[in-house]
Amino acid sequence: MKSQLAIVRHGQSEYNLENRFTGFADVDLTTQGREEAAMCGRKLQGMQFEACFTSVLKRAIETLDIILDTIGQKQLPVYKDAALNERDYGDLQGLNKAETAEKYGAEQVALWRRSFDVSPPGGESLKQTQERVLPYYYANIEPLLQQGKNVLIVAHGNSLRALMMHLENLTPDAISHIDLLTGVPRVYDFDDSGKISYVQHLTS
Ligand SMILES: O=C(O)[C@H](O)COP(=O)(O)O
Repeated sequence: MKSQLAIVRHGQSEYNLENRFTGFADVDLTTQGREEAAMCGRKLQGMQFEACFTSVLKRAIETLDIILDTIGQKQLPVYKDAALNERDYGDLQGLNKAETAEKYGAEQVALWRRSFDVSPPGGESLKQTQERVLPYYYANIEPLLQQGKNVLIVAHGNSLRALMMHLENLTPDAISHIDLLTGVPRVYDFDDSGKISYVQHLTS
């Protein structure tokens, strides 16, 4: 059965605006972040979803709520799970990214942010994030897509990059060069055999 999956990184958060590591820190969206969520809804206008998934962090939950309100589908079932949380940035959470690079070196910070299997101090590597994201996806989301149901996931930069590695068969090196913009939907079309036939990044 054909189906579509839309994935969206939450709108700009307060820590995104202040260039701070966020991770599990449960911060609010900014006004711009709420506007990005509404813009995302307008881009998804016309898609009919059967189920939505998000993390237990309010920046993602509120982004999803604004999207559903914008597309008039607030009646949909929403499943919240910590498996979709942003990667845990551990001891870096709340620290300014530029100041952290000055203190530990740009190379070390780049490794903590974009390597696959190096964990930030006290936090999760992308690999560890993937080890909770993919089992959740296989158990709860992939079956719906195989039944021909359209699904919307609103989560975080790294939990979605972990999922993208699977969906787009990306290597650790390839994913290290990919960032997800806040509030910009990426839509996957699945064909009757469950293979991805088309990917579109609705930037404009
Ligand atoms: O958790 C955060 O700091 C951001 O949402 C993602 O951060 P990163 O792009 O530095 O991994």
